[in-house]
Amino acid sequence: MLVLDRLSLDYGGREVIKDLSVVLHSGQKVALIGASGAGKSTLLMHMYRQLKDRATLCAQSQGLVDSLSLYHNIYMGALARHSGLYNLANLVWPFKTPLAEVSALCHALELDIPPSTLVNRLSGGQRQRVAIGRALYQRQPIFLGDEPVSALDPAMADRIIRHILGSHDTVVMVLHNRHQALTHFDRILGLKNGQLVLDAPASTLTLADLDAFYGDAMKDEEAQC
Ligand SMILES: Nc1ncnc2c1ncn2[C@@H]1O[C@H](COP(=O)(O)OP(=O)(O)OP(=O)(O)O)[C@@H](O)[C@H]1O
Repeated sequence: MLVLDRLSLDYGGREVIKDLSVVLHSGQKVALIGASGAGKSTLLMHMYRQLKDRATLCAQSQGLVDSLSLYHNIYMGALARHSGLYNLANLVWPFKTPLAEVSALCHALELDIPPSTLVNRLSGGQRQRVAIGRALYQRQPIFLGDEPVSALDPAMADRIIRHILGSHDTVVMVLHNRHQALTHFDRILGLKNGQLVLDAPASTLTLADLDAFYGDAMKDEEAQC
């Protein structure tokens, strides 16, 4: 599905992904872990650029429009499926079908609040689920998520991750929560200072392995400061 061969990425000449090779296969559910600044978002954005036609991206920045409702923010995921005229009319007076679809999506994401609620009235966790809803409503086979459930309580995060995994053929998700990575994903990639230092089936790893991975990564990070 995606082959990265000795990939290097930089910002203004500063290399943040270094000589990274990885093959991602269709159908895989991949957790991408690593200390803050390791290069996870940079790598995920690169994957998105390569897979754009088939992938949806749920970025950390969310990009919600505060002056619009929950309904309209989620509906944005469908903009490319409809004509400009349809989208404009729906902005003014929501159509029945998308309203029902978005309501069902909200229910699945435990956003049981009126679809007309402005997103600037929502909590951090609710906003994250609106961003996830918009990504889901794109109905792409590949979901790329950058810490999409970081603001949710652990039990809800588990349910939402399950929903995302169940709605997509292939998932790559940046996570800091080791338990979530081990429980829900079948492959774990670990980045350290822009290099891929861990690539293993989740079934072969333990919480202690991931603790050790993060411990080493933190030590390296502190040494660089
Ligand atoms: N737009 C940018 N311009 C310059 N440097 C950047 C930019 N975005 C990220 N970086 C730098 O690139 C490195 C990797 O950043 P990146 O956001 O990919 O890390 P990350 O692993 O996703 O971190 P976090 O877990 O904190 O989100 C960091 O040192 C960061 O400061």
